[in-house]
Parts: sequence; structure tokens; C-alpha cells
Amino acid sequence: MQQTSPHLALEVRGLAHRYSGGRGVTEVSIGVPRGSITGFIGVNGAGKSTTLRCVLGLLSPHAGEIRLFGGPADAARRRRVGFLPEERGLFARDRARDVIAFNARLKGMERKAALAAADRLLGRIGLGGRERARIETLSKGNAQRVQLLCALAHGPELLVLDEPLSGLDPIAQSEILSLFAEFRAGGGAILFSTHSMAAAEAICDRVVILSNGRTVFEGAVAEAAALAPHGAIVVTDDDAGLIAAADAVGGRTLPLGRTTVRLGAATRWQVALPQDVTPPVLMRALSERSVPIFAFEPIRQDLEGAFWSLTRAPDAARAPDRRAA
Ligand SMILES: Nc1ncnc2c1ncn2[C@@H]1O[C@H](COP(=O)(O)OP(=O)(O)OP(=O)(O)O)[C@@H](O)[C@H]1O
Repeated sequence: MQQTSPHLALEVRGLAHRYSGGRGVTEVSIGVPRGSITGFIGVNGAGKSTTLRCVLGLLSPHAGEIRLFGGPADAARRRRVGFLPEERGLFARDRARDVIAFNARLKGMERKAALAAADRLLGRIGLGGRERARIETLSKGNAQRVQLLCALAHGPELLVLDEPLSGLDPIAQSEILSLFAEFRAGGGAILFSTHSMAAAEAICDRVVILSNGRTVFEGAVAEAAALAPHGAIVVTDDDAGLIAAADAVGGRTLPLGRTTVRLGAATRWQVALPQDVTPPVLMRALSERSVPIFAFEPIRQDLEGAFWSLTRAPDAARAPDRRAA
């Protein structure tokens, strides 16, 4: 890494970690500015957890560099990070207050201050009065919130959270998102992995999109959304007809996979259209050629549209994308 940016709480460049089977991550780059929330998105197996484990020092990188708060990722700097692992690990018999305070003390906090922080945070999420409740008596959502508080209690400057929203109902999710917003308002930085585009779009300042172990996009949410193709998703069993109709209106086709329809199998196509060609024009070209259409859906120009386009592009698995910072 040539230059360190002092405003970055976390900077990952060219990270690689290969497991013995050959899988893992090959070229991940991430920048998380202080006072901001960065969403880390990718399909199952893209490499999110592997990356986060390297950031936390639980796995050793085989290449690349990780910097925290403008310096090397050493033990002292890692104490300033709060981590929520993918595997939730609270013991059923643990008491909410004790387990939060215990985690804060592991990061060097003094006992009295750790207990006070646990009480304050439990009150903040509506569990005041249940400080002595055992984890086994809490709902799944509340147990997960307690686990998140374990990452927060010692007053970290950076939160690294692996799927903090998974398994939570919409109300619990929005409470967690408001905790995130509060943490950011206090100058904290968050990197969180998620499969929820809606959550990423609602709260993130930036997103990092991972595909096959590589960063394929890093930047503002609005910049990502602008990369969504203009066009439509079409399901048909007449591939040649689809390609001819798309060609006739200046569109580009990308097969997204096979799917089952009422009378057998068909192909799901992404058709990217020139900006001045609307989806109804494509629809007309298809019906002029009597192409059977099982589904036709204009692509939304949002984060989800960009995500599918960036991660399904045929070259997403190979060349480092110029769109990645
Ligand atoms: N302990 C391991 N040993 C071998 N291969 C692994 C191991 N952990 C993960 N992998 C492989 O490394 C790749 C990246 O996995 P990783 O768990 O980091 O992805 P992910 O984006 O976090 O996925 P998910 O969203 O499902 O949690 C996958 O191909 C996975 O099968």
C-alpha cells in the first residue's frame, strides 16, 4: 500500500487468503472511512466472512495489506475494533449483562465501567430490567441483539459485523439499523456484511461488492445504483428469437440461467438497452417475432440491479474491474 489515508478506519488492499481446497479470496479491497457505514455484499461463498476474519486477525492473509486507523493492524489497534462473528456464540446459561461486560473486559475495560456500559446498552435496546436474564430465556432476536452489544460495549471506533441482520424480523432489523446510525453519528465506522440490499441502500454511505473472492465495486451507493443496466429481464424458450429482437433494438443480451416454466425449461435473459430505447420497444420487437415470453420485468436502476449486473457479468470472476477503486 503506497499511501495511508488518515480518515480511513479500515483499509484493505489486494487481500488474498486461500484455503487448502483452493477456495477463499483472491483480491479484496475495502476502504471504510471514519464516521461512515459501509455495506459488504456478495452472494453466498463470495468471500465476505473470509475477508472479515482476516481483518480481525483470525486468519492470516497470503497477500495484501490490512491497515487500521492509519497504521498496521496490530493487537493494540484491533482492541479498538468490535466484532460480531457469523457464528453466534453465546452460552444458553449466560446472563445478558454478564456476557456483555465480560466481552468488554476482554478488550481491556475495567469491571465497573464494563457493567455500567452493559446496563446502559441493554436499556437502550429495550432490555432494561432484564439484565440478569439468561440467554436461553430471550427471544432469538433479543439474544442476537445482546450479541451485538458484546461487540459494542467497550466503546470501539470500528465495528466489523458479519451478517448482523440475519434471522431478525423487520422491527428488530430497523432497531439495529438505528443503533448503527447512532454509532456513526458519534464518529464510529461500521463495515457490515449483508444479503439485504434494502438495508444496504437504506443506511450505507458506501458499498463494497464482492464476487468470486474479488472486489468488483467500491464506492457510494448512488454510484453503484447508477451502474445498473437500463433494460429488462426476459424469460423465454426461444433464445435465437430473443437475441434477434434484442439486436434489432440495439440491446445486449446476457443469459442468467435456466428456469422451469409451465411447459418445460426456458432461459432467463438480461437485455441491456441503449438509454433512448424503453422496455416496451423491446417488448414490441419480441412480439413482432412471435417470441414466447414467460416473464418480462424492467430492470430497476437501484443497488440490487447493479449488484446482479456486476456479479453476474461474465468477466466478474476474472479481470479486476476498473470500477473497483
Ligand atoms: N474453512 C474453510 N475451508 C475451506 N474452504 C472454505 C472455508 N471457509 C470458506 N471456504 C470457501 O471459501 C469461499 C468463501 O467463503 P466465505 O464463507 O468467506 O463466503 P461468504 O461470502 O461469507 O459466504 P456466506 O454469505 O455464505 O456466508 C467459499 O468458496 C467457501 O466455500
